[in-house]
Amino acid sequence: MFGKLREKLKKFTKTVEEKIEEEEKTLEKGTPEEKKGFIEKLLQVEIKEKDVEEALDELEIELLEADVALETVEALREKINENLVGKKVRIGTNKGKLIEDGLREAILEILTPEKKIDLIELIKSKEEKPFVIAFVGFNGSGKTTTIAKLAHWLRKNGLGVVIAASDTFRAGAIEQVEEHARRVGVKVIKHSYGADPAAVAYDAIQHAKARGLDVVLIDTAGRNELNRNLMDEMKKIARVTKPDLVIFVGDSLAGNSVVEQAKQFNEAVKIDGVILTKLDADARGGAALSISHAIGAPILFVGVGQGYDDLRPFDEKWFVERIFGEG
Ligand SMILES: Nc1nc2c(ncn2[C@@H]2O[C@H](COP(=O)(O)OP(=O)(O)OP(=O)(O)O)[C@@H](O)[C@H]2O)c(=O)[nH]1
Repeated sequence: MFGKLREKLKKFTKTVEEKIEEEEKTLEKGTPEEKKGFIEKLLQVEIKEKDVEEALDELEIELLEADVALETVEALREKINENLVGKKVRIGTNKGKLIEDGLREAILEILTPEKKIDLIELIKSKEEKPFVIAFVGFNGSGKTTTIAKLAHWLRKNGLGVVIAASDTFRAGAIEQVEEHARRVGVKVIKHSYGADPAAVAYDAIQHAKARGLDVVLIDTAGRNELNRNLMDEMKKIARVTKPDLVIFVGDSLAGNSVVEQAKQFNEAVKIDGVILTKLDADARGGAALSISHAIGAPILFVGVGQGYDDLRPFDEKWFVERIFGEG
């Protein structure tokens, strides 16, 4: 996971470390007066803008190559700069660690959303059941699998769930969601192909009300911004069902384009949270690093495999550990 990103950040650490070592050497070569001042300064050097600038330029290009979105790269650059420039480094201390800490902190800041969502608490705090979640995204992003994983997770947390088979567009979609739901022991409300997806969702909500179920998960057809009709249909589903949350499901392997997709969906229907799938196969990590910053909605979960238990509530610290850890 994130091997490429790890490599690039390590390279940055090394370059800045070398620059600081160069500064140390200049001090050691200084005149007796300079050396005296140097000892008085407790044998320390200050990290200067010029020490990090070149390495930041390089990192900027490499992050873009790792599919981190441009605005995220710029924000990261600013934060890394703030975290490192002006820092005093005592000679003999572990410079690599100090630089890495500055990087970690910058990434953590970028990843930490303004508003966090505790899904279970949010569901339980809704006075009138059910809590409605609509899932939107491109074709093949892993939406249906993710809905089944989330249904499984919600049930493990003691909540009653029903799924609305609102992808009445793609051949085989209804059978696919039924099969997943059967395996995780959740009922599906369906109509036939070509039926109004908003009507299916509406029926699922009525079903949940009648049975006292806590959550309705609405599976919608995969679409993109060029499918005008499907985008309008998605807005209709949102209008009719008034979901408590709209979750964008994106394939992390799609890199920067998944960030662009999320922006377009966010314009059409406001996205409240993100689930990124296939993180287990993602060497670049760019989408995960950028998406929350780009649309201002938190990553709620990440998919880390094909099994129903392979869904992790997202935690920024866990992500940073994955980047800086050894694999
Ligand atoms: N490795 C891995 N594979 C995943 C993950 N999530 C989903 N997949 C796989 O991605 C493929 C597509 O998933 P689907 O759930 O069918 O995609 P979808 O978005 O419902 O497709 P549409 O109905 O066309 O929108 C399947 O083979 C899933 O097993 C994940 O977290 N890790």
